Amino acid sequence: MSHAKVDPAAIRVQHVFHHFAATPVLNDVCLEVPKGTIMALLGPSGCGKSTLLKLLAGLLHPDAGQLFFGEQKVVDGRFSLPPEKRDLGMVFQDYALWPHMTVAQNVAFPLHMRGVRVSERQRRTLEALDRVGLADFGPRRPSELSGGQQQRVALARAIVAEPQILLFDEPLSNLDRNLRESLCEEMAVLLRQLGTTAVYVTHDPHEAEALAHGIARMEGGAIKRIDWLDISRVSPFVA
Ligand SMILES: Nc1ncnc2c1ncn2[C@@H]1O[C@H](COP(=O)(O)OP(=O)(O)OP(=O)(O)O)[C@@H](O)[C@H]1O
Repeated sequence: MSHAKVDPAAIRVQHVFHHFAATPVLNDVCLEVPKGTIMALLGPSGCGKSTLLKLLAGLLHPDAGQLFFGEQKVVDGRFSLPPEKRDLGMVFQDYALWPHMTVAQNVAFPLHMRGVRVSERQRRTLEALDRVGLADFGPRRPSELSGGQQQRVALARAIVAEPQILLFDEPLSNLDRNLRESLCEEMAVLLRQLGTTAVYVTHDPHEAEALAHGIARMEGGAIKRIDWLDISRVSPFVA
């Protein structure tokens, strides 16, 4: 009889609580995201989606609960793995590009932080820009780009170092509807090609359905239900 080794989930959130002042915001949140899958956090404004994402990113520390990435302990009691050691890429609603840097410098920054040498940095930066359709835009400044192009740059910066986990906080909500739909489709294709585990915050059910393998439905600081979409959409990279 064979005993196949079952990999731990890429992200495991266990009994997480958080409050701001006297207001509880996360209330006993548990969530498992299998390796290579995209999990949407879907719910109304104020339900705690961004707070949960910030806890994953290490920008907030929970009052209680544990967090693991694979077998690595990330949060437990007072222990907190610093954000830069979590091997994450993030894409925010407002792009968060550095205006004084060129597009290429923005994208190369995570590689710079990891001490990747110049020639390798240039090669990988160009590859990431190419993946988002902006291979010729390296020398420009972010202010010379449209909103959709700026968000592609943010996406290139998030994937350039090939992190284990990608976090998205309503990345399309500043774009107009047509652009939102086309970029959503492109991101779905790209994320499947990369096979990276991702958590994607949105309040738009269409976006969640277009992109995600699983939808965690949040309400009042808790995950009420997880719906798995067509399993054939799960990336072939799942172990
Ligand atoms: N820094 C903060 N200080 C105090 N309260 C906060 C803080 N950040 C968030 N909150 C509150 O915590 C609750 C959850 O906020 P959160 O940003 O996680 O919600 P959300 O589901 O992401 O909402 P949205 O879709 O509007 O971004 C809200 O009631 C919000 O007002």
